[in-house]
Amino acid sequence: MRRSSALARARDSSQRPFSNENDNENPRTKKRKLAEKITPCVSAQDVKISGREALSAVNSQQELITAPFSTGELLPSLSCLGQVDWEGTRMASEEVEALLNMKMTGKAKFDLKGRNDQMMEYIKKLRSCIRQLLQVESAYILQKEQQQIELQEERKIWKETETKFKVKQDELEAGLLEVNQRCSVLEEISAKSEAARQEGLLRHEKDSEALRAAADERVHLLEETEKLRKEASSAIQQVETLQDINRRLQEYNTSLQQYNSKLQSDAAQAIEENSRTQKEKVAILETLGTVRGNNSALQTQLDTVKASLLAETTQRSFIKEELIRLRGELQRALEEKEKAQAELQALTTENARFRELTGKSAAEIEVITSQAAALEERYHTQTEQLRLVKQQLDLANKRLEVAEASLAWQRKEGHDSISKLEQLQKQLAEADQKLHEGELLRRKLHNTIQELKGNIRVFCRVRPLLPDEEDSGGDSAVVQYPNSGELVGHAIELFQPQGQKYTFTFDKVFGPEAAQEDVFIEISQLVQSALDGYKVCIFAYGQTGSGKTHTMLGHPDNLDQRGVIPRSVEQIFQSSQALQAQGWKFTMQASMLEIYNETIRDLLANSRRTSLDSQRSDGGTPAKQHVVKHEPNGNTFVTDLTIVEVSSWKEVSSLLRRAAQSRTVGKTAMNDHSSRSHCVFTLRITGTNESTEQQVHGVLNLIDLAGSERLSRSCATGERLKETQAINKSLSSLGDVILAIGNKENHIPYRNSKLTYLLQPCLGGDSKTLMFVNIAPDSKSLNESLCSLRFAAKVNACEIGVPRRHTNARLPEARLSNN
Ligand SMILES: Nc1ncnc2c1ncn2[C@@H]1O[C@H](COP(=O)(O)OP(=O)(O)OP(=O)(O)O)[C@@H](O)[C@H]1O
Repeated sequence: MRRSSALARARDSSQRPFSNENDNENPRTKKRKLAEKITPCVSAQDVKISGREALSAVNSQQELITAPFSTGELLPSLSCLGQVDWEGTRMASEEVEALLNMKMTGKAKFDLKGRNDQMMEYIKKLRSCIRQLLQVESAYILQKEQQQIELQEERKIWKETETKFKVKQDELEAGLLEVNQRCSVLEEISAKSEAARQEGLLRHEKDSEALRAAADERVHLLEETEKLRKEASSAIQQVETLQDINRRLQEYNTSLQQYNSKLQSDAAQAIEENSRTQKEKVAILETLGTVRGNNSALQTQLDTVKASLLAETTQRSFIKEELIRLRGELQRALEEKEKAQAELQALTTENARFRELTGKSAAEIEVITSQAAALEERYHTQTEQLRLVKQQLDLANKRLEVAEASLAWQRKEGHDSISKLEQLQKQLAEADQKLHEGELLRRKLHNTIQELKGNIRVFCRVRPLLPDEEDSGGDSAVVQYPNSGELVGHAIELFQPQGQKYTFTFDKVFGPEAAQEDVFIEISQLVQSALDGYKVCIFAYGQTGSGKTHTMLGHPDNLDQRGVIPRSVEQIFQSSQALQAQGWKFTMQASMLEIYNETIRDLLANSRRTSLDSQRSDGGTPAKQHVVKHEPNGNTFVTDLTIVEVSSWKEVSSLLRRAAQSRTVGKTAMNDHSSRSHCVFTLRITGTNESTEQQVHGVLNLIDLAGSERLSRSCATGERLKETQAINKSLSSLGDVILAIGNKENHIPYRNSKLTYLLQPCLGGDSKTLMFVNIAPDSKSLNESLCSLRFAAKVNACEIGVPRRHTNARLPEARLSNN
């Protein structure tokens, strides 16, 4: 084993270089390299152990076996054999080569001795060489003999082996025969099985094909099934929705029928009541007119009476004063009379005393007599005056009595007319109240009919002429309102300079005199339904400067000038607080966004820049990308939008201020402070009643759209032009969507603009939607107004479906509140 492995190693190591070396090398170099390789590989011990093997090792080098026996080519073998310790003398192949090629040089031609020596030396070397070769030969012979012995042994072994082989061969042949037979059997079987296999393969292929087809079919079927399942589920959903709608419609229908019959009777009653009320009203108004006439007559009379009473009172006080004066005078006259009587008495006494004394002259007596006569005269005059004064006093007393009697009568008359007036006023208030209730009932019925019809409601609002429009001769006569009949408050007429008239009717038309409160009263019911779990959407549409922002926002801090958003939020908060008594708890979440140049921007984001330009020029971080998402449950939300929980109007007010600072506005040819974006305020309302475990989810969307305007009128350039184009594109998409809904088309192009995609649930869903169409009344805006009104008329005709209440428990049909 060791030997064969050594030889194998030698073979390996000797063969490997050839296989790797360049084939283009000449054979001599190859042989030399081989000799060099063999030399270290085959040890003397190996050769001694088995010369045959050593030779076979040498012979295995094909080159050596087949090479002719030339000196140069022998040398590798010699050097190889030279490793065997023949005599201890070895000659290098170069030396043998040099010896053979050696030339006799260096000696003179006639230096025979020198040349002889040289020759002798050469011969000596040759002899040594020949000796070596002889040694090699004898070694070969020895080896050959040895090999022959080994060969014989080998042959013997081989013979034995051959016999064994023969036996074995026979056995094997017999086995082979058997094997062949078996093989043929097997071949037959194999052929059969091959055929079967082929058949199987074919079948397998067919099966695989069928399997593949089946798999494809299965995938297809699965897809189909999935599709069908989806279709089925959507169909089921649709069916459920339809059933639900149907049921609700049936309920609606029954309730409507009931309601209708009730309404009819109510309406008949209301009509009767109304006509009665109208008659009463007319009568009352007539009475009121008469009463007012009477009243004014009475009032005049009262005034006259009051004046005469005043005159009487003045006269009475004057008479009283006169009486007092006369009484004083009478008193004085009486005193003077008494004094004169006393003087007369004294004079008479003195006269008598004189007469008695007879010492007084007749002249003195004459004087005294005349004095006494004068005194008597005065006394008589004063008595007469006193009588006259007494007469006057009696007269004055009588006049006073008459005046007091007439005053008492007039007072009574006044009281009577006042109580009559009060009665009439009470009747008038009652009639007004009835009229108001009738109007409320009418509005409620109208709302119900509109809800059942599923239409978008449209209110038209015409703003007053602005001061500069009045200055520039703006003519309000282009817009008029019918002032009699059914159309009062519901129609608007536009007159073209050529005299052409266009009449549009809407759910409500507000003229320039309509206050913010009047507008809100009309929509308060709708706003209220957000608290009942409805989705409510109110948006303002109109040309730039027509009053959309005024209507939707107004001036939030001015009580009278507050628009729809502040009033709605306040009403919602008030009503939600009132509902707390019934166990309801509400949470409100507010958000505000604008759509500017087809990009959604968060108006409540803290990091928001106030100007778009700064966003572009400072190279700062771009604002977040907001995307509108519609959830399968019907909810719509905008990604990454700031949502603030609010619990009071004050909080909302500060949010509105924050948003107003962030909103994109600019100056246009038509409005100094124009909104250049669509602004959407959203209030999400969640109400929970812990005792009844009811929940409502309402949404209030209040939208101030950017102004619609024609580029020619807006005179926009640059950034404004881009804005205007974006605004017009989104508004025209809104028109397309409404047209498609109106035409009941299969595909509604909601995705054509961010605005329509955001408004999708309001336009085509189950929400209550109202649109304000704002109109500027000046003659320059006539064409824009006509476009806006035509658009609004289309919207008004658009049926979007029946509004649905979003609750997670069955609520009684009654509203949460009756505001
Ligand atoms: N009903 C109204 N009563 C009094 N003033 C009004 C009324 N409506 C609008 N205005 C005034 O008209 C001007 C333009 O109104 P507003 O800014 O609301 O128009 P807009 O339609 O929102 O314009 P834009 O689309 O350009 O934003 C404002 O000065 C506003 O105060």
